[in-house]
Amino acid sequence: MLVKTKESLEVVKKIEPKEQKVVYNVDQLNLWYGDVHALMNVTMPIYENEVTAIIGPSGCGKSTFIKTLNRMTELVPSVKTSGSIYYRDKDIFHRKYKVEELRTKVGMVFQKPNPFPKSIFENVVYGPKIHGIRDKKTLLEIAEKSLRRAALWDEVKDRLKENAYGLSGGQQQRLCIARCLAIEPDVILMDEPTSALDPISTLKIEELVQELKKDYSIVIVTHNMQQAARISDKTAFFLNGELIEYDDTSTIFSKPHDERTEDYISGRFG
Ligand SMILES: Nc1ncnc2c1ncn2[C@@H]1O[C@H](COP(=O)(O)OP(=O)(O)OP(=O)(O)O)[C@@H](O)[C@H]1O
Repeated sequence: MLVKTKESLEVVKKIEPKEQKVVYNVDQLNLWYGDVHALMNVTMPIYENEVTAIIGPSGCGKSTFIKTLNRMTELVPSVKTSGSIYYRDKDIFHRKYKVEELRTKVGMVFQKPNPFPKSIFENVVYGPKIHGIRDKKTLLEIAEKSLRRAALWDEVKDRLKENAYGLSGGQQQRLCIARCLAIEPDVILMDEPTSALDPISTLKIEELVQELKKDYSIVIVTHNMQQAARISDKTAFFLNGELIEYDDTSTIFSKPHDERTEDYISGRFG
C-alpha cells in the first residue's frame, strides 16, 4: 500500500473498510525551512487507537512531520507549508482554526525528558492549572489518575512534593507522559521518546505505549526499527522528505513494496 497521492489515499480507504476512524488526514503536505524542502507531498492517514511509527534515516523529515501535526513547526520563522492536514475533519491550517485548541487535544513528548524544575505533583497538574482548575482535591485526583496511567504512581506516590529532577531519566519520561495525559489529550505525539533511556526504561515506555493506545492515538518517531516493529500498527517510511511507503507494520517489515524501504529496514543504509 503505497501512499503518495490523493488517488492512492482513496485506495487505502477502499481496501480498509474496517470501522477504523481517521484522526488525521494529511494531504499533499509540503514544508520548507527557507529554501530547504523538508517535506514533499506527504499524504497519509493516522488512525484512531493505533500506534503509527515514523521511521527513516537522520534528516529525512521525521521530526518535522510530527511537529507539523500540532503546528509546532510554525514557531520557526522561515517555515512555509502547502497542502492540508485535517484533524478530526477540521483543517488545522485554516486561518480561523485555533492552534491553542489543537494543542490541548494533541500532546507531545520529546526525545529528552523535560520536566519543569518543580515538584512531581506540580509537573503533572501544570496543564490543568493553566486551564483554570484550582480545587486541590480535583488536582490531586487528576495527578493520581495521570500518574497511574503513566505507570508511575506506585514509584512516586510517597514523594509527590519532591523535585522532579530527583527522578531517574526513565521516570522523568513517564512523568512527562503523565503531564501530557493530565490535559486529557486525544492524540499523543512522541519524538524519539526512548532514545535517551536505558533498555529497561525503554521497555517500560514501550509497554506503556501499548497500554495507552487503547484510549489514545499515538504517533511515534523512532530511529529504532525493532521498536517500530514491536509496538506500532502502521509504519511510515520517510526518505529525503518524501513518504516512500506507508502500510501495516507487519507488511513494511516482512514484504515492503519499495526497494528503498527494504534496503533501509535490512540495514543497508541509514
Ligand atoms: N529549524 C530548522 N531550520 C532549518 N532547517 C531545518 C530546521 N529543522 C530541520 N531542518 C532541516 O529539515 C530537514 C529534516 O529535518 P528533521 O529534523 O525533520 O529530520 P529527522 O528525520 O527528524 O532527523 P533526525 O533523525 O536526525 O532527528 C533536514 O534537512 C534539517 O536540516
